[in-house]
Amino acid sequence: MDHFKLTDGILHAEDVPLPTIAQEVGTPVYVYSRATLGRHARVFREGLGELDNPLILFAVKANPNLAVLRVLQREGFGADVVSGGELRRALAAGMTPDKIVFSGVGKTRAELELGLDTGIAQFNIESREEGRELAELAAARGEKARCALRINPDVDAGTHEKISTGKADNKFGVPLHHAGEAFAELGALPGLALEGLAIHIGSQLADLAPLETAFGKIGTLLGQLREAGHTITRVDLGGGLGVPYRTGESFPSPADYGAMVARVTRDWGVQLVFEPGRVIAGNAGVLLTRVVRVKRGLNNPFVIVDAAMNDLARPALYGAWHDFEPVAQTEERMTANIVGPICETGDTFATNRDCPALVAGDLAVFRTAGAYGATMASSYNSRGFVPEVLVSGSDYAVVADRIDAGAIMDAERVPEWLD
Ligand SMILES: Cc1ncc(COP(=O)(O)O)c(C=O)c1O
Ligand SMILES: N[C@@H](CCCC[NH3+])C(=O)O
Repeated sequence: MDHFKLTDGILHAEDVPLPTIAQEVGTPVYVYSRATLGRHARVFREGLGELDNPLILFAVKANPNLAVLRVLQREGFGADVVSGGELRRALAAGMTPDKIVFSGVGKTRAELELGLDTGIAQFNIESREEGRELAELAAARGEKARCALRINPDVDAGTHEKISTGKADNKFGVPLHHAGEAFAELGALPGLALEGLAIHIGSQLADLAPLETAFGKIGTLLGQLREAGHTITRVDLGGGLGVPYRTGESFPSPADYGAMVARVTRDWGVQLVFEPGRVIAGNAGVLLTRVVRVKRGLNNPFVIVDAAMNDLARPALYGAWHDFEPVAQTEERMTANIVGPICETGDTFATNRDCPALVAGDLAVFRTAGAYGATMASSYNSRGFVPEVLVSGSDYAVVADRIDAGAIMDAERVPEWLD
């Protein structure tokens, strides 16, 4: 359920007509709905209603905009971060260290230090090597770093291969077969309080079965580790729940997910941690764009929009589908290739797409752009970064300014010795 709806034939974000935003802020622009974010946060929490005191952390990578993070902080969410930058953003948005978990295979020494300085709830350690380094840094301060060991369960999540993270050949976590040894070694280090397990097998999962298989493996490991004398108080089940990108697609709901988790983890006796990203933010945002021109092709016409692969990378990176819809309702239809202005054929949002007929100057949206949209933007072709807007009822605010190519150039230097 999202709050981007037609009213009198015009697409609105909550109560704000999108043409108003296009006119006042310009296009392309990301538009987020506060009501949708809040609703998704509540639906996710309610889905976990059978669990005792779950810790729910938003995966900041999905949408690190400070205003978005603040909305979720107000909903009681903490943060799953994967870099020093994300950690700083979570703190800036008011998330408290007791609700911050730091994941990622390549945390640098400086990032580990930042996590220790901040006193975060948990480091999700992804290798023995990382665990040793963290232990040394914490011990030098006379501290014990609270951490969980991320396990790679070798389960195929059945999603796009670039966003699968739980197969044996993926770089994430410690192989399940090494978990016992790793726990024995790291658990004995004075700098670590290793009391948790973590898992995350991939993103945009359409099916709960792989998650259930992976959680089952974690449950077995939990029993084995306890038998070996380890104390485990927390299990972080990661994120991964998929969302519909196409009208009519159906995905497991947070309630289905919560029921499965409650069933599988019934006897675990731990606090469960969750790191949802896409399911919270995906359908809470659109990328609003204007048609620059419609170019006749030998086959399909090309609808050239002012957004490009640098603004929304998912179609170019993963061949991902985003529904494309005009802002003003129209009955006439066309079959078109929808492309951006960038000098690559990969800058194609859709081919052979049956869509409403559009002409130069029309406004349209790419839907489901609230997660892994603005956050994955680049300045390729010196296009700068598009602004972001948060709508709340009939109000809206620009929550990230446009950063144009000139502002990016200000950060560059041509050394004198080149002349
Ligand atoms: C460790 C970790 N946690 C959480 C997430 C969030 O995943 P999603 O947006 O699919 O919920 C990701 C991304 O896949 C991740 O790598
Ligand atoms: N960037 C990916 C998701 C990556 C998930 C991160 N672990 C996407 O747009 O679908």
